[in-house]
Amino acid sequence: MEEERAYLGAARAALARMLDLARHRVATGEQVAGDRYTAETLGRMLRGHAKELAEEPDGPLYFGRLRFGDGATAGDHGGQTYYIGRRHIADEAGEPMVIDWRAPVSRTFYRASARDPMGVAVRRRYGWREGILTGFEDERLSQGQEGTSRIVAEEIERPRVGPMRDIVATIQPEQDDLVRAGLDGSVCVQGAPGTGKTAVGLHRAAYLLYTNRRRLKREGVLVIGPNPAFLRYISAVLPALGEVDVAQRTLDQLLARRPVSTTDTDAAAIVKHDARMAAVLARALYARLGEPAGPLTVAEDSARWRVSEHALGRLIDEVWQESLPYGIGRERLRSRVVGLLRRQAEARGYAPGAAWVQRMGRSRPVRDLLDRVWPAVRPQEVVSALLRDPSEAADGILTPAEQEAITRRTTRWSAADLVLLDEVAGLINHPETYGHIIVDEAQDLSPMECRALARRSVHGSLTVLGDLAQGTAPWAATNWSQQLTHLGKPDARLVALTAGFRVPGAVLALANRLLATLDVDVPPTRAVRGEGSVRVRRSDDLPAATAAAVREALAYEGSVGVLTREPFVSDSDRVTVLPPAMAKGLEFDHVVLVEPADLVPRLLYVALTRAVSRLDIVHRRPLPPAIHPAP
Ligand SMILES: Nc1ncnc2c1ncn2[C@@H]1O[C@H](COP(=O)(O)OP(=O)(O)OP(=O)(O)O)[C@@H](O)[C@H]1O
Repeated sequence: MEEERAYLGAARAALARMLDLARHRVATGEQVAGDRYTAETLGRMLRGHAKELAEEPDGPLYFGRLRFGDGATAGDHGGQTYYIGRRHIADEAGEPMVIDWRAPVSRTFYRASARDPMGVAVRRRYGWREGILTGFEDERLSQGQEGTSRIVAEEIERPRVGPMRDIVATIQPEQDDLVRAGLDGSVCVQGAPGTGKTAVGLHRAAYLLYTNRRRLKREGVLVIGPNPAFLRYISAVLPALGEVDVAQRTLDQLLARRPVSTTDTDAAAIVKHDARMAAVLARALYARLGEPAGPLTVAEDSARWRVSEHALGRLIDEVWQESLPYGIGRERLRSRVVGLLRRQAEARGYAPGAAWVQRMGRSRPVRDLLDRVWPAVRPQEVVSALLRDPSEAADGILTPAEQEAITRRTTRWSAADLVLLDEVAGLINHPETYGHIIVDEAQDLSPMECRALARRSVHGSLTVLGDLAQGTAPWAATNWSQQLTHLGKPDARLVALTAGFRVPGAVLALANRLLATLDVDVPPTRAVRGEGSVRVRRSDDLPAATAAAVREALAYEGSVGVLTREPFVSDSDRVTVLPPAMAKGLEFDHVVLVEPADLVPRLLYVALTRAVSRLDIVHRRPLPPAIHPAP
């Protein structure tokens, strides 16, 4: 232990020195660089580096150590010792003191086992409490020794307070496989509640940024979560891993090109989110194309250039066949028309240059022609016109009742309208794309929402995270292959996670019984945590029973989530009150679930599986049969 304390002291000193150096570079770097652009870029880069280093918590600098043996399987690592931590730390000579958990050799830390030691003689795990090293555990893998780790178990059982934490110290082999999947392929993780989908997605973002830093700095990484509360909950994980440059948004935020000031009826929202709307919108947009009203004539000085109506018709057809975005098609048509004019000019002995081409393109007759046959258009014009009278674009695609459902009498936009606007914007021009998008709770995305993400990842890859059993939107996916097709990645690798790190055995037994009634094809979860407890209380006075349950819950350590549709107030900052539908993706040590009979089975499944240690069910009406506690 003495030796370990000395190493820790040296690593702390090395990190402090790295931080000083980075700060010094921030202070002086701008003066040493040549031109202003280089200076600015360098300054930004150095500030980023200093910030990353400074965000390193005072706490654990490393969580594990690998000591390789001398055998052939150790390869280049024979006889070496490596400390594995959240970030790379080097000594004054540049020799690594702590290796980043994402480096290739760190993979061995997560994957080696007694059955396949991968050259490792001893794997050591460190225990920390409040930044202080408390001890370590060794597994002599090469001697076939591999135990259930007390340190890992304690980490998993630790009470939950505040936002989500990283799991770098305890990533499991099947999770590691997903975290380290290459950037070029897309993956889809079907994971039961608490199996670590969100954790895997966030660690994967950090891993991809590490292995493809330059490319992803340029192309961007985006995390999509179901609601702002969820984004707040996960917001600290990537910065804790040293990654501060990842956009984290809800889909509504991503698509917010107009303020939302009205809501749809359920019937309207269902139609607007249906995949058929893509065809309706494309038809509505392209219905704007017109026929030429005659030949095109452009006069300049004494010359007159002319393109016949027939030739114009042929050009329009040709451009149309190229299937370009609408806005690009318009410009392509302009340049083709001018190209014809130019060839005529050349044939008559003129030598038209770039200025001539530009003048012709902007000339009145060419503009008039384009406005007639391929008019410029904004998404809101197309969607407004469609919603005023859907018949022309929707006949044969939507039923009369569906058309009636989306016909609107106001000029305000709903959340679903934003998805439609985005679809049209995507038909008109290429949207900004990302190198990698991680999308959580993906089972709840509608086909039209999936398309919005597909457009933004045409050149990139996706990590799709979700659980078909937790789908509660009216359009929730019932199978992944269809959802992945809507997301533009039908070939994504589908992997199921089934080891549950959140929900304790007693709660899981209840949840798995409910799962059997949900009519979805997903494997049940097995609990990695302890038993936990489930308590059911019936009362005619729900508010009083809820208050009593919360009072008792506060006697324990950790967070309390009250999942209820009724108003409830608590003055403790450990208590969060929210409707069950908003609890997706969140977790609380103690959950007080009020009146489960109010919830549809899938939402009930979501609500039950938020509990980390204890679940209190408070009810007045009879319990849904599937969750009667076992006799
Ligand atoms: N390998 C691990 N070691 C320790 N804790 C873990 C591990 N994997 C997951 N966890 C913890 O389990 C809890 C659930 O993880 P997470 O929220 O990622 O699950 P999820 O599959 O997204 O759940 P849900 O479907 O309910 O949203 C989190 O507290 C997470 O930190």
